[in-house]
Amino acid sequence: MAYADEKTMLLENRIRQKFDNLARRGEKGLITFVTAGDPDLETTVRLVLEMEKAGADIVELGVPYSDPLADGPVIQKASLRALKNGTALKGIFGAVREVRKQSNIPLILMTYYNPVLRYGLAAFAAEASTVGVDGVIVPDLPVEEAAPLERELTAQGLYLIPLVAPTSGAERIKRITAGDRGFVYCVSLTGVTGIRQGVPPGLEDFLDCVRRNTANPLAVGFGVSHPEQAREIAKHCDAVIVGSALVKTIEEYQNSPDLLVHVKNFVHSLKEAI
Ligand SMILES: O=P(O)(O)OC[C@@H](O)[C@@H](O)c1c[nH]c2ccccc12
Repeated sequence: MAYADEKTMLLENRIRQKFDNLARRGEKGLITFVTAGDPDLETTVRLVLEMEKAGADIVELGVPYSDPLADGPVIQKASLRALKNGTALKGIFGAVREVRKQSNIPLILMTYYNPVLRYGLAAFAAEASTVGVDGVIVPDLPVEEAAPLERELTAQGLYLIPLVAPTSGAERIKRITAGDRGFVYCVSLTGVTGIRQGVPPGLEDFLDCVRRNTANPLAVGFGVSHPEQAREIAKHCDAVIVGSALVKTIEEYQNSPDLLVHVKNFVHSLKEAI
């Protein structure tokens, strides 16, 4: 049993407050993902602030990694670009600190487990908390092995966001989403991240199943790429997560003075739609 059954709610956590506010307003949340350090960390800071202005409710920062097994080609390439300019956890913490000087937007780090282990679990949790991170997603850390990291994160007031997939099954979903988790990351399909069209078959049933097994808000990611499609999916959950489609825009305009404008327009169109 990795996750604690009984856990005090992280009432001061920005993610929790954000979902409470969205629910009160009857609004759907938009979570945007960018790879930290793509094309560079200064731009990452500006992108986060611009996305917030355009309507993003929560931002997920990807820690670039050489072997990103849950990621499709778009985010793999972004990771390579970020690694090439030396992006690592230390610098990313610095970027978060910069964002926090100007913004209270909830921030999540998406990182594979290896960089966290190398940093040290306690040091990672303490530094993340100090600079103003609110939650962490670790796609290659199974619940069964998550207790040591989760203990450190919880002690610092951070969530370890659980991932559930259509293949998870009701019993497992119930177990890994028990207690206050901030939200549950519902992976829309079996596969890797990437730009996709339409709504995956069976998504509604899957989300109904998750809903029956947890009281936490549900956010859906993997393949959410277009405003219309985001609207359809948002009908069945509390928030949508958009990564690759945004990262692709950044790739296209990385050398253009209009990068921020293009990102702003895209994020705005997504938030308007949901
Ligand atoms: O890129 P997509 O298909 O829009 O999916 C979301 C996503 O990018 C982000 O949440 C993410 C990027 N890499 C991940 C690895 C695992 C889980 C989630 C992620």
